[in-house]
Amino acid sequence: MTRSHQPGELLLRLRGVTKQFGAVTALQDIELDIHAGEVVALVGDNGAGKSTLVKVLAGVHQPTTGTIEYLGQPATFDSPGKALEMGIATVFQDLALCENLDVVANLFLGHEVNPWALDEVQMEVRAWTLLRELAARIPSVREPIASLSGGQRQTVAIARSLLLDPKIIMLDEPTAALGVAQTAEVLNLIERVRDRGHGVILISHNMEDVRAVADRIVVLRLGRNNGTFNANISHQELVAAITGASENSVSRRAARKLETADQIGEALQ
Ligand SMILES: Nc1ncnc2c1ncn2[C@@H]1O[C@H](COP(=O)(O)OP(=O)(O)OP(=O)(O)O)[C@@H](O)[C@H]1O
Repeated sequence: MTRSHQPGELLLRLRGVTKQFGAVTALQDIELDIHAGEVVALVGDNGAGKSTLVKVLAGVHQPTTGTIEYLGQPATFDSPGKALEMGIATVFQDLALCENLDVVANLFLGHEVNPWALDEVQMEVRAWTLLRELAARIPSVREPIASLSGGQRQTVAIARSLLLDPKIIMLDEPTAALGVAQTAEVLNLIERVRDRGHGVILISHNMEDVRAVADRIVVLRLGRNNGTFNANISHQELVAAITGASENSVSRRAARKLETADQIGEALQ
């Protein structure tokens, strides 16, 4: 698969995007830019509007007002099929994999190489090639999903969305249910996806993961933009942007931890 966009090329631009559900304003005046070859993390507390924003981009919800520009043109994603067709893929948290089918079958589910004459060999070769390119640790493409680990399942779901060669891939909490080693594997995979030139939108509650892989961190709070940061932001500053306060119990606890770590460091010197 070839890289179709230069790193840094603007893929998506949102301006003044608002989404109302009756009296509830889930998103207000949102600005968001996504470039080729970057990971943008979308963070915020529960109810901040992350899922709503992802659903707007995935064609599930239509914005109430505001503009979306995609590849330099005004765009509307009026259905999930349309968003996918235009090159915006979403890996939702449930992954939507079929437990009893093997990796190849899951990769091609819904987009078989040739729906009239399924070419198993061709699909298997393509599956291996893609997984090898992603350096994915899948024991065999003939393994049923049920026997794979959480990290491997996430890998299969991400690989599946890459088969359509999207410009942008949105990952909803890809490490939520994973252990340390599996999380590291998925974060490596995210970096490889970025290095292939895709724009990656990462929704995560895990600040360590976010700071480890994101090129930019976009904070939403109560449905609005509350700052865009680079990965050098401290944990404390990020918590402050998310909670909307520089002084709160979370940031105080983080500060105490840092102080204790400093004291231990000094004592050891
Ligand atoms: N279909 C809907 N109808 C009415 N209100 C909705 C709907 N979807 C979301 N909301 C409201 O919009 C606001 C933003 O919700 P959203 O799910 O986007 O937040 P979130 O940041 O994804 O939170 P979480 O981390 O808990 O998933 C919330 O107040 C929520 O109740």
